[in-house]
Amino acid sequence: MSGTRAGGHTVKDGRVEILADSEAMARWVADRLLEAATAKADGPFVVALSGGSTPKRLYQILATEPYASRFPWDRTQLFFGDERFVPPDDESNNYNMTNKALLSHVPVPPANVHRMPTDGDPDEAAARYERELRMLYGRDTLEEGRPLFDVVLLGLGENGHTASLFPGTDVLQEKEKWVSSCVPHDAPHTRLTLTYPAIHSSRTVMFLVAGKSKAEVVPLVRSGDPSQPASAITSEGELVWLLDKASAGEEDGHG
Ligand SMILES: O=C(O)[C@H](O)[C@@H](O)[C@H](O)[C@H](O)COP(=O)(O)O
Repeated sequence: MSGTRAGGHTVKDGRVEILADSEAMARWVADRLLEAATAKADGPFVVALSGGSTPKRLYQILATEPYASRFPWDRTQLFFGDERFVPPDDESNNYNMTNKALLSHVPVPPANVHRMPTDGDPDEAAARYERELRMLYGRDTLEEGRPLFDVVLLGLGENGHTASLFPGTDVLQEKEKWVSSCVPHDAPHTRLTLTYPAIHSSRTVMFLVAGKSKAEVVPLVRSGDPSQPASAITSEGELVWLLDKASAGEEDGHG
């Protein structure tokens, strides 16, 4: 697992923002993404998107005004943090969800959307996706101080997984590959996922966590509990926890 490095952040020392509910959280993130994309006028704005219910609302918001017309889609490169190894038109495919919620409504050039491949052999597909990331990065080795992603969006599962880094799987030990396959013991579908080192190579990691059902796992992960895969997430830049009041344990809420 990637360790803590100078200037970087872990789940323990990440900043925490508590929003009233998942709607407020999605709007907060939409505003931060627009600010960050606009500020980076000198190059591509590279984002790793997450699956899950909270990001879906974020994507729907980004498809509305003012975001849809103000966002610099032409220089935004959209990757995915993980994917279920099912066809792109499958209901559980993250690209499919993202396409319906966002991509089909905004003028993002198709060449800027990097769907994780889900055909052929999962290990070979992971290697193909890693090559696509290397092309954009322009190097074969990740360098500290030269982040691969501007923003990595992550969710958090009740079993402590994030992206498709699932408990008890080999991908948790991966230190070289940027993308790997993963067969969860406790969830359906083979997955492709970004690895810890790839996620670490980021200006900002944002965890989006909403709902009362997450209130128990959040403090475990934030304390660095090694049994929770999300505990080992680091960013060479900033790490931000977006919690709603329910997931922060501050009140009853949906979930
Ligand atoms: O594709 C996915 O589902 C994500 O990779 C997964 O890591 C997700 O972010 C968490 O399971 C939380 O999901 P929710 O936000 O829906 O609870």
